Amino acid sequence: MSTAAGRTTHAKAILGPELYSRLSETKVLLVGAGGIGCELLKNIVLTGFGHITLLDLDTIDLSNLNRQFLFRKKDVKQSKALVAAQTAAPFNPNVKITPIYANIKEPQFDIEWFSSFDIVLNALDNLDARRHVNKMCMAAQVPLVESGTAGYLGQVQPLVKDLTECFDCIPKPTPKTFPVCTIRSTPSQPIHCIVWSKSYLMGQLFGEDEDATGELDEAEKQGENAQEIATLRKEAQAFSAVRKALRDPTSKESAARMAFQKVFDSDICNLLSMADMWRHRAPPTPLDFGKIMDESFVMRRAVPAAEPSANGHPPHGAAPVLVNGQPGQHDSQQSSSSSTSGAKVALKDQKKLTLKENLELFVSSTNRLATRLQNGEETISFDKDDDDTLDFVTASSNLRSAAYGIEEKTRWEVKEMAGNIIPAIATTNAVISGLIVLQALHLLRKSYGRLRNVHLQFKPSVPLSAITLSSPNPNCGICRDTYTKVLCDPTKTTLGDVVKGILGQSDREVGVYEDKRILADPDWDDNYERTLESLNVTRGKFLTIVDEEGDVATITIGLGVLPGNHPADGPAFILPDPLPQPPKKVKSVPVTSTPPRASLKRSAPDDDIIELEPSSKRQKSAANQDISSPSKKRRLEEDGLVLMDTANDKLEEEDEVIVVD
Ligand SMILES: Nc1ncnc2c1ncn2[C@@H]1O[C@H](COP(=O)(O)OP(=O)(O)OP(=O)(O)O)[C@@H](O)[C@H]1O
Ligand SMILES: [Zn+2]
Repeated sequence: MSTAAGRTTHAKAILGPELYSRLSETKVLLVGAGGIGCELLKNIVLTGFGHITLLDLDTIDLSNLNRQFLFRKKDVKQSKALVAAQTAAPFNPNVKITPIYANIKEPQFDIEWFSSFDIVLNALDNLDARRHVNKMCMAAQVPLVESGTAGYLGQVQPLVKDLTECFDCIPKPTPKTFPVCTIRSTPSQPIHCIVWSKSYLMGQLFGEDEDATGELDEAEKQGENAQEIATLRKEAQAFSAVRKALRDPTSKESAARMAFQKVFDSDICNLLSMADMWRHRAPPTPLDFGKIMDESFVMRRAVPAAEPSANGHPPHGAAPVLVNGQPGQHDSQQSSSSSTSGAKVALKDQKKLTLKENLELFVSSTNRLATRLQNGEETISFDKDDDDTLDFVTASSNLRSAAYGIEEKTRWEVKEMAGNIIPAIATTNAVISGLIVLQALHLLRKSYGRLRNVHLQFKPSVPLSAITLSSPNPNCGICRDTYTKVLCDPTKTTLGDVVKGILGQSDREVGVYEDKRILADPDWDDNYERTLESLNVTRGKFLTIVDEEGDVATITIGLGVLPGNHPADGPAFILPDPLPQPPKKVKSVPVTSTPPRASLKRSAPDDDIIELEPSSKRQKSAANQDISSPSKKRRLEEDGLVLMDTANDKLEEEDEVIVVD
């Protein structure tokens, strides 16, 4: 079909004239222009959704090109939303695409803004953003289609306030974390060293100058070894000299050595001085910069024989005494070139580095990162697609592994483990994107009975399972709230104006919160006189009014700005009319809580770690299916991937279903 009229013929025939013409008026928000987002944008443009707002915070990376087919090499470093919109617009001239290059969590995307859409489609890759969009859609009463993929697996979930479960009705499992002491002083596996390097060392050297004692306070409360914690505290404080050197152009070359000296020599010596710690475990070996460089360094600890790696590389051999990471007596022929000989490791990333090579990589990557700081970058954190940070994490985690007698990893393996990544498949994204459109059409038709939670699963006989939707969890702290909005000038509106205004005649005793912050309770009303701005309660944020007796549902107020045409001498705030009437609460044991909502608002930072168990089912299926290509990787934790039973099936051992939730 080459003409615009011809282009619409099939869509009209399939959708029927009524829905088809309604689609051209439909305002849809698509959040994310990555793997799913590109496929989905193409689908909704071709289906004829008339007004599409496409939002993404990121720019195009070279590694996106293999599956994000709206992008070309020339587009690398351009905004994903802008380029995707430009590429897809000609697919259907009747469609208007408005690209936005921004984070969906920014305050201008407030409840008013969300309310302007008929439907929202998520094509995101992290829990935090997904939960944010879920809450905004619940607040604005806009239907949402949530989705995710992981390798061959995927899920589509339509979410409608008061009708179905929301994304937060079922708490998500916390990603696997490790005790602080394991990471900071007694690592025993490569992942411990990688987490240390990525989440701790990178932060200490190149991150914000914040004191890392909160984590240690918490560890102490959890009953971890007090003496060890005290040593770790001193260790953290001693980072300031190294941080300074890294930021000082005159000491650039020596800064890397200084960093090395501190973390691989002094800190390890300090730990060794705690004899008790090493009574039942082998002590680490402090590393010697000069000796490693002149290849005379003798390792006291043996590196255990490695399991064959996930990528099928030959295991790294064990040796009772290692000279510069090489077995037996030092042989100069064996040093830097030895790791490539014999083994079929053609790719640089898949080559195991010698101890000296790791040290050289540590120095060069530290210098590169230091130069970036000196050139004005304020902080640098780990990004698997940022070569400097990946080199740094590879080198420093391997040096730490060497000190502790742990098997080292190749750059490729470090990327996989540090990025919590599993391969993703363009075809899965395509299937899921098609299913998203089908569910979106049910929503627009209001055919609620036909909505399904659809899983794409690794089960050749039943690749798709469609599950009837569950009702909202009566104790959900997100979708069971009564939402409303207040438009105001926060510089002139007080907390009391809003809370008393919303409660109207009611004399209920309430607590008032912004996120986890308590702002007032029945015995403490000092803040009622303060302006919202002085309390940092501004556009895009929510105030929650919690009934002290727990009898009535929580009222959650989305804060917006006064309309453009609001008279200058008009009131400072506009209350909703009618005022919200929260229903009586069903009393039962809470699954999730109303504020303070620590249980619901899992901080879920992007760098929480889930360990990819080499023996896990996922890996087995990935290896068997030869999907180990590094080209498309996804963050397991960020995807909110959960190994769990599907809602209606009993999962059989061999099903290997990962439900993306
Ligand atoms: N808070 C957010 N606001 C806007 N867009 C977001 C937000 N969080 C994530 N995204 C976008 O969601 C998209 C998810 O796409 P996808 O899962 O394919 O990730 P990717 O970053 O393109 O690929 P990969 O992570 O595999 O390198 C990304 O383009 C990302 O920028
Ligand atoms: Zn819910």
